[in-house]
Amino acid sequence: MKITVLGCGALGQLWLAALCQHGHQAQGWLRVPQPWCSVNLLETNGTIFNDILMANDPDFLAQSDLLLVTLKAWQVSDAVRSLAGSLPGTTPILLIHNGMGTIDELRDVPQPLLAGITTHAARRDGNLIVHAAAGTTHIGPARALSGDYSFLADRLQQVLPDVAWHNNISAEMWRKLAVNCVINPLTALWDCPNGELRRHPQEVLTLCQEVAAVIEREGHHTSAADLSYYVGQVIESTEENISSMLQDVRARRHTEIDYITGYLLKRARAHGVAVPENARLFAMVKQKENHYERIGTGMPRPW
Ligand SMILES: NC(=O)C1=CN([C@@H]2O[C@H](COP(=O)(O)OP(=O)(O)OC[C@H]3O[C@@H](n4cnc5c(N)ncnc54)[C@H](OP(=O)(O)O)[C@@H]3O)[C@@H](O)[C@H]2O)C=CC1
Ligand SMILES: CC(C)(CO)C(=O)C(=O)O
Repeated sequence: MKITVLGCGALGQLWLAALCQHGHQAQGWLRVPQPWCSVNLLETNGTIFNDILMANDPDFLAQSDLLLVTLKAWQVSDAVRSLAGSLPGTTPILLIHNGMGTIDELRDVPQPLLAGITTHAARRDGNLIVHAAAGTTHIGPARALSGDYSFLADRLQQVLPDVAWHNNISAEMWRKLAVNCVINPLTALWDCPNGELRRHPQEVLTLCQEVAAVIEREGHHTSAADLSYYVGQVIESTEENISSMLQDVRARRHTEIDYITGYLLKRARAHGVAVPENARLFAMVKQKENHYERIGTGMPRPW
């Protein structure tokens, strides 16, 4: 297949390396106008993939069989919109990111839109991307599609296993959103690894109760007990992780809070469900983020 990967950071390079190693033609798409992108990946088994790939080629884009989007949630809609006009109308676009809300933002994009979430873990270490843990990528239709795109899960399974197809990906996305609503803001505010949250079961349960109420109103069966059990498992299995939000806060980068807790608050408001603890965490993370973004841009502080 011919695949353009939009966003050549940690996940993007992981996919680019795997696609090349499995005989696919792949190019990267970068924010900067540059005809090449370097891929430097340390695999989980210690092997290194190191190559320079083609990037930003509009002809390749126009012939692509898939646009794989591995951007942060807040980067997705502008970037996808700017490429959609040059992509064939039948080429599927697969969005893999944390958080929700981008599908609503891209409702007028004509291509078949697929959503994905992943439990692979990759992080940047200088110029190297370290594939820290293998995982599963769940993909499915982001909205009603005219064709059947489940063959993509089979193709991608050969490239970077595991890949699972879900006719109803929304249930999986909400479960992942629940995990991110709990772990990401708490670790970002308390400046701690994920495992530290084991010591705060009541806070985890309170957040899960609120998230479960919203998920139920979205039409998916769940409960606070189920969610807090699931979140507890993720806390255990990622105990030494520094969550992506804490990494962003430490590096003074824009976080994905608007698409994680922010999306939950939006849906809670639409259903008339109160989510005070999530609202409190949202306000605190935004305050932190605004603080360093104001300093970064030299804007005056609010006081
Ligand atoms: N890494 C992981 O292990 C996991 C990540 N995720 C999620 O996947 C998503 C991607 O994460 P990750 O790969 O870590 O993020 P990164 O920040 O490493 O990668 C995003 C890349 O996109 C680039 N970029 C930004 N804007 C544009 C644009 N307009 N056009 C082209 N490229 C652009 C960035 O470049 P620059 O930095 O120069 O702006 C960066 O290289 C996030 O939602 C994350 O939460 C989910 C599970 C695991
Ligand atoms: C699952 C979790 C919380 C792992 O750290 C994650 O998705 C993140 O850090 O964004």
